Amino acid sequence: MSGQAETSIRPRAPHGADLGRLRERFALAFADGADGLVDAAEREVRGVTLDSRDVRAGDLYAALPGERRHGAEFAAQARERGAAAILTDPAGAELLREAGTGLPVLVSEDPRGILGEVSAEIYGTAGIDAAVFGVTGTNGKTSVVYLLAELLRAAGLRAGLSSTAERRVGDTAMTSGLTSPEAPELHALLARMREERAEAIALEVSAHAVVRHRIDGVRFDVVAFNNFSQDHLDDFGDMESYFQAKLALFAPEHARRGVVVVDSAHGRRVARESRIPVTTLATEYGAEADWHLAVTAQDIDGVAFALQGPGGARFRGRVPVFGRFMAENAALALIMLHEAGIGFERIAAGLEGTDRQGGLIPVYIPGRLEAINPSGSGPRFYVDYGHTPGSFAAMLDALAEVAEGRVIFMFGADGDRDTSKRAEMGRIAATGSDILIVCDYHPRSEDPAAIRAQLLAGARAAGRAELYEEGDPRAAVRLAISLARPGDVILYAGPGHEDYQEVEGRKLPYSARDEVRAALREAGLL
Ligand SMILES: CC(=O)N[C@H]1[C@@H](OP(=O)(O)OP(=O)(O)OC[C@H]2O[C@@H](n3ccc(=O)[nH]c3=O)[C@H](O)[C@@H]2O)O[C@H](CO)[C@@H](O)[C@@H]1O[C@H](C)C(=O)N[C@@H](C)C(=O)N[C@H](CCC(=O)O)C(=O)O
Ligand SMILES: Nc1ncnc2c1ncn2[C@@H]1O[C@H](COP(=O)(O)OP(=O)(O)OP(=O)(O)O)[C@@H](O)[C@H]1O
Repeated sequence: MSGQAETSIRPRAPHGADLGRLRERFALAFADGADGLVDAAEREVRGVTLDSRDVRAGDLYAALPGERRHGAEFAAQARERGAAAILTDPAGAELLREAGTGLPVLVSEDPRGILGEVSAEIYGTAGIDAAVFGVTGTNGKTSVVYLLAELLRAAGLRAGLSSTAERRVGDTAMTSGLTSPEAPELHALLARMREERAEAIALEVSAHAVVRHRIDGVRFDVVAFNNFSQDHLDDFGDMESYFQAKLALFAPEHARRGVVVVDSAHGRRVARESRIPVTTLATEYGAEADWHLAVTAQDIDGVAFALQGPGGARFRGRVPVFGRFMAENAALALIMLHEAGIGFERIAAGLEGTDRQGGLIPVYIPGRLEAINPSGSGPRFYVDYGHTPGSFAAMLDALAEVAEGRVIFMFGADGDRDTSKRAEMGRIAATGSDILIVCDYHPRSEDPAAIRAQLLAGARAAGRAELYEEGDPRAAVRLAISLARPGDVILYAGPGHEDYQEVEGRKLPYSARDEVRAALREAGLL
């Protein structure tokens, strides 16, 4: 790879497929001119990507039509980086014919639609010999994936994971670009996990991933749905389309069985309309469900719970992160494992620090309610990735139950993304906090002051919290600390694990966790 930084995890020993085989299996045609290439059908591709910047020698470059550009426009870069062939649609073939790449070009009417299966063929991942778990829902997918990985570790199983925060396989970890990788990246990851002898794999599945064919070619053993609330309306247009995208995961072409939290009407709908067998979880006492969860104790340091299910299945455990919803996330992960035949006794035996509340699940979820100064006498500062009205409500409700002092909440909103959720974010934030600081998040191409004004308008309508506006997040962090008293809790929602701030198309280095650490140090609180 001639000194270029790797942008995705690939298998060490590629599997490969020849173009003749791909042409036959996917009913592809060679574009005009490619038949003339001496070895077109025999040529082997060893990897696949849809991003010209990620091409490695011997790859098939999938040149797909995008919202802004056509991938065929980047064919020259793909070729320069060593692509062995191109897969595209008729429009792409036309662009390539004009430009002339000298590479064999395979044409499909719907290249995105077949890319998952094509990737599975190239990486040999169709029948991967590991239990594959998928998690969908609006909030908490990353948390459930990390809980799954931790519980699998306790059960003595080697696990790989893919989440919004990172992709992890064996000792290799890489920051994620998307919540759910595009199909070529996903299958490369699965192939690498196989090489690392992963026995189980936990994947976060976004609604985008389902409708954009990112998970095609993968058959999940167990999928789970946790909750549903407003997000991504910029992409899906309305809540029903967003819901349908998630519901589509519960189909035999994607998964064998499912676990569904039925606390909400949307959850009950998934349970009713699922096309695969599902088992259900309720957290409300007396609600109709196969599994029931009860929170047995909680404070700012974590939550203890008892889970009961069919056939006398029981589990008592603790999670070192506050909030009832974290108990729910843990319960969901436990039931998924149970459904895959991984018994509770086996998991419990691998947990340390068992007391009468059960075993401690020592999960670390990067940037999710992450306590930057977990002990000490000053105010406690948490950094979180929540960026939906639903996640704000869950966190602030949880804090109302466990915080001893005041709640100081700071957040900003994404530019160029679902603008319709902003007023509601402001309203919920101002309802659930004592002091609210509105700052900038990723303004992207929008005017940051205008985004703040929309958030503040929502906050003012709620009228509870004392309001502050400080665009610069670094200054806002310091403002929050200066306003806090011992016993108060500061919660900074939005950036979570991220290490950049996106402004006008540029990613500027910014880590909320590092910034908070530095500011706490300056204030003598760390
Ligand atoms: C709306 C959406 O999903 N957009 C995705 C889409 O972009 P696009 O169609 O606009 O692509 P484009 O920029 O027009 O480029 C066309 C093609 O040229 C390729 N290209 C482009 C530039 C280049 O130099 N070389 C190159 O090969 C691109 O890979 C693409 O295939 O295809 C790109 C390539 O795969 C994705 O990176 C991009 O995701 C963007 C970054 C994104 O932010 N997506 C979000 C909305 C998303 O998918 N989010 C979900 C949910 C998150 C959650 O719930 O938290 C997720 O799973 O992450
Ligand atoms: N079960 C839950 N219900 C509601 N909110 C939750 C739940 N679990 C976590 N959250 C809140 O949502 C935030 C985001 O959590 P997490 O990153 O796990 O969700 P996600 O679905 O993976 O989101 P994304 O795909 O955007 O990363 C958390 O930091 C927490 O504030």
